Amino acid sequence: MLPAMKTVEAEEEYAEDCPELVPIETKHQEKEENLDFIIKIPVTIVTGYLGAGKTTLLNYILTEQHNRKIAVILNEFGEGNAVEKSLAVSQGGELYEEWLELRNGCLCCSVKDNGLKAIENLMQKKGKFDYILLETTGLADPGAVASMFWVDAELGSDIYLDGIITVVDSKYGLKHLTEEKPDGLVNEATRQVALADMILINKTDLVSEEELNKLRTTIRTHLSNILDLHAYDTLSGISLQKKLQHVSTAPHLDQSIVTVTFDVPGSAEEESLNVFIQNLLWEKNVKNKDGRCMEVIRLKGLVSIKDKPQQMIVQGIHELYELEESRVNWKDDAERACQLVFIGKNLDKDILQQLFITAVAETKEQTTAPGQDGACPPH
Ligand SMILES: Nc1nc2c(ncn2[C@@H]2O[C@H](COP(=O)(O)OP(=O)(O)OP(=O)(O)O)[C@@H](O)[C@H]2O)c(=O)[nH]1
Ligand SMILES: [Zn+2]
Repeated sequence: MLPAMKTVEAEEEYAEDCPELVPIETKHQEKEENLDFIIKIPVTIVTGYLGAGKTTLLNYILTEQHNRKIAVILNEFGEGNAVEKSLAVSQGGELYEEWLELRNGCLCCSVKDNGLKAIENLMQKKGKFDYILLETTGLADPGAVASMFWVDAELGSDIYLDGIITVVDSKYGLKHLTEEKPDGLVNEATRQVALADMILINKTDLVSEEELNKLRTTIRTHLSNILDLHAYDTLSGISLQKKLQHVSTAPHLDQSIVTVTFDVPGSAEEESLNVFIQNLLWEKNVKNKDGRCMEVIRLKGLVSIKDKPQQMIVQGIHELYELEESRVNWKDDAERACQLVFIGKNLDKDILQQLFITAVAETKEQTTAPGQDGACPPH
């Protein structure tokens, strides 16, 4: 899936530099040293809407057999998000993780100034990698992220963009691709698909063949103009430049989508936690201070459930959610806590946190907490 190509340029230079009459072992060593300086390191951008399955793909790549030293760079959304970090850790393999610290919470807005620096720092700290996988946030405009590599090519950086993989969720992909944005802006999901070198349609187990075909057709027809550019796809820089001309990059994210995180000490009753989540994702009856219904697009959490030794992981995407055991046990009761991340519209941290504490941490009975009255229309 990820081509192991060195650049042609690097191969040629190497051929010239390579000494001829030396013992095999030394030659091998020198080869490695030389390559260290010459070979450019490929970067694959893994993008896709919130919850599409980017991290799952990265974990899959990392746990498959490979003889490569792969670095994974994840970009952080919102301030100091410990939950996102702990949820993204891979289970095995030679994994080096680096988080891009983002001043304004958005990779596409701040990557130009510090993205490459973060990667270069990472390489200085950990030595060279054979491959870099960069997962964008679900709301990133991959065009802006990609163009940083193309600009940098002129500056002689030792990394280059190998390609953009866009992961599309079979269940919600169509909804994301057809979502209308104000001022006729192109939505994030469409941008991500438009700039893809490879599109991975994921979660096919959740839909029928018919739904899947509909999604495929939408992707094809919707974007045929842009995808046709692949006809000239010989050097990634050129085709990318062309693609970027067609899909101008968005300077800013949709401001109506916000991230809320909180950390509540203690353990939750499993049933109460389910009720809390279901009110939010299924009943959709939780309102913010302005009386608007909260709309959760993505939910992630690391929670403690009473009487369960393992740390539990919550994963939610629109109205689908699951609660699963992680492989990590709580060390002692003192550290038990529930950390949650919500990404969506009309979210209010105080109300969500209070609701969580009321519903989960303190009482078993269902009470009507603030912000939770009357039904909200479906969204
Ligand atoms: N049914 C099903 N679920 C999947 C599949 N792939 C991933 N998931 C689930 O989808 C959820 C989200 O997956 P992630 O890999 O975290 O998605 P992501 O794109 O990295 O999410 P963000 O970084 O939050 O945007 C998890 O609960 C996964 O287990 C699949 O093929 N089928
Ligand atoms: Zn992810």
